[in-house]
Amino acid sequence: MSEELKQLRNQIDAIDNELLQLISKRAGLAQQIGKIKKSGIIYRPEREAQILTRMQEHNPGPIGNKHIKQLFIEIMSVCRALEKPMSVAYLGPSGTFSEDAALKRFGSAITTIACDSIDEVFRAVETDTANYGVVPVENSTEGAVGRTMDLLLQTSLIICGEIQLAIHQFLMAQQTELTQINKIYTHPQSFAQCHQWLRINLPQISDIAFVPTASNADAAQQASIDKHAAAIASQRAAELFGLSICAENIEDDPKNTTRFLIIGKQTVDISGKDKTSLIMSTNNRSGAIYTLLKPLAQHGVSMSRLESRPSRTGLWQYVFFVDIEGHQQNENVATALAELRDKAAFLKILGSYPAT
Ligand SMILES: O=C(O)C(=O)C[C@]1(C(=O)O)C=C[C@@H](O)C=C1
Repeated sequence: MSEELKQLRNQIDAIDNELLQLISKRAGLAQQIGKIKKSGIIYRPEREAQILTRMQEHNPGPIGNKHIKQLFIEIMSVCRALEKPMSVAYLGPSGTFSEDAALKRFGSAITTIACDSIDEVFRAVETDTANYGVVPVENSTEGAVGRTMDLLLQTSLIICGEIQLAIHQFLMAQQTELTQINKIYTHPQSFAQCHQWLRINLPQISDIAFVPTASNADAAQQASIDKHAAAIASQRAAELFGLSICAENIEDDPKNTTRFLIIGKQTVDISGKDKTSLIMSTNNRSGAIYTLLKPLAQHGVSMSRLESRPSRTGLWQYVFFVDIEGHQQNENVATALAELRDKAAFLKILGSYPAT
């Protein structure tokens, strides 16, 4: 070993020793905080968002902000777990993008609970089987997830956060020779997202059988027991089912993103960069939707999303899902919401939470 390498490694060893002391000290402080939290609610999304923003703003480099964020999410995840273990329900099975989203936000020191349906995720949180739930709400190419929106209308749960996950699709199999593939297991939505790539890169496409599956993870699981088959799924699913990656990022739209919501029972304090989600409806008079949007405009509240959905209580009756910038505790948002409450036939505030 060269003298230079030895010296550099000695410096890394010294820094690791310091880091270990500092991380342990941080964990001890979190434990103390855990003891004084009388409510028993450990997870504080607004505080975590503030820490992550600060770390990225003060990041001296050379590590990129994406990785600094990941490192601190993991540190907070273990600190949180020391205060109190936490469970998160998601749309399973293991290896789905929903699980990726849960781990991306909460880090790895959580217990994940795989559910068979979005309904079951809501139920798990409502019945305290899980502390929080992660559900998909919209995809940049496929649009809104109707079932999540319908359940938000009925539930007493609160939105505590949002997670944006870039959806990267991988082609995986037991072997990496593309010409050997005669069957591809895939969720129909993933198939639609990779259609162009498959047509260009698989000359034998007309001889390939495409087998629809219930989830991406299911596709990977099936391919793991079928020698000449491949699957379209996430990188994590390939790792989980021991498959080799034949091609990466095969989605036709590289910006393809899914937005997930975190649902729970707690209200979230102001983080400084927040969003509030509402559901409202109006009677069917002309200009009625304008009446609803006017208080927002008058008080300088920006709207980031407006989506309509049948109310299921009457034919051609709609409810509107609205996301606005700001927290319910911000003065202009509070005033606009008070006025809205007077004007709307129905208004439900789903929660204020840190915007990502
Ligand atoms: O500040 C707190 O309330 C903590 O419990 C500490 C901590 C952290 O590790 O920084 C951990 C969990 C919370 O979600 C927020 C932050």
